[in-house]
Amino acid sequence: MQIKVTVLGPGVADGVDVSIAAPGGTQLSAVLGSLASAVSPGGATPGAVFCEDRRLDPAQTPLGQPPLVDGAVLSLHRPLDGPGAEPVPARLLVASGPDAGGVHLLRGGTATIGRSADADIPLDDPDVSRLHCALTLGADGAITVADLGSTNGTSLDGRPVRERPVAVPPGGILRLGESALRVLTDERQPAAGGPPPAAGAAPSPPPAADADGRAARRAGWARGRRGPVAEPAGAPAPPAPGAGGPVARPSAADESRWPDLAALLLLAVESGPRLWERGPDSPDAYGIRLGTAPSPADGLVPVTVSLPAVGSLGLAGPRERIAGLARAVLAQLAALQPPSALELVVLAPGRAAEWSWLGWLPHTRPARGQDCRLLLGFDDEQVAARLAELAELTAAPAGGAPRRRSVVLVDGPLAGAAGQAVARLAADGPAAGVHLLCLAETPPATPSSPVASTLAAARAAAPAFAACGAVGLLSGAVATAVRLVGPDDSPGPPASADAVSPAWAERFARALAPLREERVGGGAGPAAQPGAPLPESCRLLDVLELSRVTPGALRERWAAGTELPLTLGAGERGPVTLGLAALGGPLLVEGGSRAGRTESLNALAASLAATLGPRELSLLLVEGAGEGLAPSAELPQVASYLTATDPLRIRAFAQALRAELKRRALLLGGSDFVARRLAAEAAGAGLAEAALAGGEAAEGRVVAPRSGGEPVGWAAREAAVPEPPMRAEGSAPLPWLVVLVDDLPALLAPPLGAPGRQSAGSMLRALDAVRREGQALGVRLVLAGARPTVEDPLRLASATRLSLTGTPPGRGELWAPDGARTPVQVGRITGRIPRTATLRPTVTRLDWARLGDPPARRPVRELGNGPTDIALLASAAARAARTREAAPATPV
Ligand SMILES: Nc1ncnc2c1ncn2[C@@H]1O[C@H](COP(=O)(O)OP(=O)(O)OP(=O)(O)O)[C@@H](O)[C@H]1O
Repeated sequence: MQIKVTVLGPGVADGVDVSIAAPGGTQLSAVLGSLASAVSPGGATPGAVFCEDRRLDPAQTPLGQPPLVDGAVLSLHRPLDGPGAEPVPARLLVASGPDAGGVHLLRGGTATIGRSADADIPLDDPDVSRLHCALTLGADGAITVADLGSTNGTSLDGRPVRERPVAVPPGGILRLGESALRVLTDERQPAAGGPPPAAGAAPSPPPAADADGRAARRAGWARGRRGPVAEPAGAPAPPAPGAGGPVARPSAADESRWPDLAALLLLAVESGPRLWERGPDSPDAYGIRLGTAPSPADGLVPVTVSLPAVGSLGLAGPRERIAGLARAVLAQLAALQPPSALELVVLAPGRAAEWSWLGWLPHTRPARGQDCRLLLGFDDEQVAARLAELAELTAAPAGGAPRRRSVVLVDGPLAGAAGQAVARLAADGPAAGVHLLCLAETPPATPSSPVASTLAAARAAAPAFAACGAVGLLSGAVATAVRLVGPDDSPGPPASADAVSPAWAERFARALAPLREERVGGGAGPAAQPGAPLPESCRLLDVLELSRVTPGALRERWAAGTELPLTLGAGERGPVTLGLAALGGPLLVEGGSRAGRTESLNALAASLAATLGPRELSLLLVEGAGEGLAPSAELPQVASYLTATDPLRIRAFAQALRAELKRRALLLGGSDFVARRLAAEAAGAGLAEAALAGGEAAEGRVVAPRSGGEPVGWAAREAAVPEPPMRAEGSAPLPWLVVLVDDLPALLAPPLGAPGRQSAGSMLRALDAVRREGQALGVRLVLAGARPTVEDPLRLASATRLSLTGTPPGRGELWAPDGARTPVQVGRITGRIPRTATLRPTVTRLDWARLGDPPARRPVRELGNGPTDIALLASAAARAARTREAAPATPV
C-alpha cells in the first residue's frame, strides 16, 4: 500500500507532501510520529489529527482507505476549513474567464464579488473592479444582484445591472469583465459525509486568501457523490468537433457537450457520472474547450478544438495567462478521458513547482512499464527518458486509431537532441496518438502585435509550434481573450479564454488522485486496465495481507474460505488471483530454467494453505526432480510429499491417487463436488456429513485395507511400501484435493537410469485420470514444466498457464484459455525477508522534481538466518489447525 498525502503542521503554511508505504491494514497511528517529524523535524507526536474538518482516531483509521487516500490533506494541529454539514441553498459557479472553475457556496446574506482580496468571492480578472457587484441570498431563497459602481459594468443574461438589486433566476448568467458566473439554486441536502466543496463560502468567512496560490490545501474539500448540475438539459447533440474542419466554430448547442471548469471541479470532487465519460471511440474524445464566445442570446458558446483533428495544439501569450489556459486544458482532458484512454506526459525542465500538481492525476502514472514513478520530465535526463518512451509509440504505431493517446505538455526551451526529438514527435506523433501541447511565451496579439507577428514570435520561441495544427493565441490588452488559429493561419474571432489558478488545479487533481478506473464495459481490451508497473519482486505474505501471519488470522480466513481462490502475486492493479474451483483443466506453470517455477508452486501451495485449513483442503506435492517443494511440505494441509527417488513409492502414490478418485466418485454418487458442497453449505451441514449420508458404505468398501495373501518378489517389495495418504491429518472425508507437480518432464520422461523410469507410465496414467475425472470430484492439478511441443499426453497445450519470463525471477503472465493475459509478479514465499524492509511503515518526503527519475531499486536483502516466510506460515497454520480442532467444527 502506497499513498501520497499532504501534511500540515503548526507554522507550515503549505504543508509537506509525503509518500507513505505500509503493509495493508496499517493504521494511521503507526506513522503518526514519522508524519510529525516530516513536517517539523524533532516534532512531537501530535495530540489530534484532522482530515479537513474531521477529527481522526489514529488507531481506527487505516492507511489507504477513505479518508486516508491519495491526495488527502492531514492537519496535525487544527481542523481545516470544511464546507460544513448544513444544507447549501445555492452555489455560484465561475463558468468561464481568466479565473474560472470556482465553486462558491451561498448560504444566505450578501457576498461581494471583485478583484480585491477583501471581496467575499475574489475573482482574478483584470477587467473586474476591486469590489464589482454584490449577490444577496434572501431568507426566502430569492437571489438578487446589484452592481457596486464597477468600471466595466455587470450584466445578467445580457441585460445591464445597476445599483438597484435585480432578481437572478436559477441558471442565470452574470457577466463581469471577461468572467461569466452562473448561479445554481440547489435545494438538495449535501450527501451524507460528503457535502459539496467550498472554494470560498459566502457570507460565512471564505478561507484566507493565499498569496502563493495554494489555498486549496488550507480550504480542504470534501468528496460526495452528487452529480454536477451545471449543464442545461436537453441540448441536441451537435456534430463532432472538427466535422466541418479541424477547428470548430462556436455554436450555441455545444454548451452542454463542453462542461465548464466549475462543473468539471464538481465532477472530480463528487465522482459525477460524466467523469471519464469519453473513451477512445467517443465522438468528443480529446476535444478541448479553450473559452467561450459571446452569443446573441448571451449564452456561453464554447470555442473548441479536437486534438485528433489538429494533431498538436500550441498556446501563445504572456506567461501567466498561457499557464492558466494550459492548466484548464489539461484539467479538462483529465476529467473527461479516463486514464485507460489518456496518458499525460510533462516536458518542462526547471518547472517542477509549476507543474507538479499534474503528479496527483492518475493519468501521469506510468502504465506502459516506463521506468519512472511519474511521467514527469523536470530535468534534462527525465526529459530524455520521457522522449525515448514516447518515441517507442511512434516507432511502432498500433494499427487503426490509437486506443490510448498521450498528451505531452512541452513548456520550456528544449535544446539539442531533446529539441530535435520534440520536433520529430510533433511531426510523427499524432498518427501514433501522441499530441503535443506546446507553450510559447509571447506578447498578446493586439493591434501593436498583430496575429501574424505574434505567431512568428511563438514559432521562434518554440520550434515545435510550427507543426501544431491549431494555435490558441491570447489577445487583448490584458491577454484574457483567445483567438483560435487554424492550419491556414487565419484567426477566429476573440473569445473569453478559460483559465484556472494553480490552487484550483491542485485541488482538482487531488480530487482525482484516489480514483481508479473500473474496468470499462464491453470490448475494452487490456489497454483499459492501466496500472502501476509490476514490482521487481514482492513478498507473498504482503500480497496476501498476512504480513503478520498468526494462527488467529489463519483461522479467521479458513472459516470464511468457501471458494478456492489462489493469489499468485502482485499485478498492475493489485493482487492477481485465479479461481482454481472454476478452472476447467490443469494449471501449467511454464518457463525457462531459473524462471521461478518451483517458487511459484510453493507460492500456490502457501496461498491455498492461507485460504483453506487441513479439514477442507489436502495437498499432494510431487517432485519430478530435486526437492524444491520441501519448504511447502511442512504445511499441515500436505497429505503426502513424494520425491522421485524410488519407483516403488512413485507407483504406490499413483495407485493411491487413482484409488482416491474412485473413492470420491463413490462418495459423490454422480453429483458434482462443487454443487454438492454448495448444497451442503446451503443446508447448513458440512460436506463431511452430506457426503457420508450418501456414501458411508462406499467409504468402507473403498478404503478397506488391501487384502493379503503372501506376496513374492517384486510384489513383496511393492506391498512393503505403505500407501501414501491422500488426505491431510484432520481432514474431512471430502476435502478439496490439489496435486502440485514440479519438474513434470523429469517425472514423465525420466532420463535413462533415473529411478522414476520404471514408474513413469503409472504416474502418467494417474495424472491423466485426475485431468479427466478430477474436475467433478474436487481434485485439481497444477503442473510445472515446459509447455509441450510435440507429445502432449496431458493435453496441456490448451491449459490455463502461468508463463514465466524469468526477468526478474517470478515475472510472468497468466494466460486464460480464452487468451486473456494478466501480467504478474509471483510472490516470493521461500525467502527470508528482513521484517524491517517490508513491515515497518515508511514516510518519505516527496520531491516532485525527482519523481520522473527511475525508482530507486533497493534490492530486497534477505536475512541470512531466521525463518523463511513459508516456515512462518506453516508453523502458524499447524497451530491454527490444532487450536481449531479443539473448537467446534465449522461446516466444511
Ligand atoms: N517470485 C520470485 N520472486 C523473487 N525471486 C524469485 C521468485 N521466483 C524465483 N526467484 C529466485 O529465482 C531462483 C530460481 O527460482 P526457482 O528455483 O523457483 O526456479 P525454477 O524455474 O524452478 O528453476 P529450475 O527448475 O531451472 O531450477 C530462486 O532461488 C529465487 O532466488
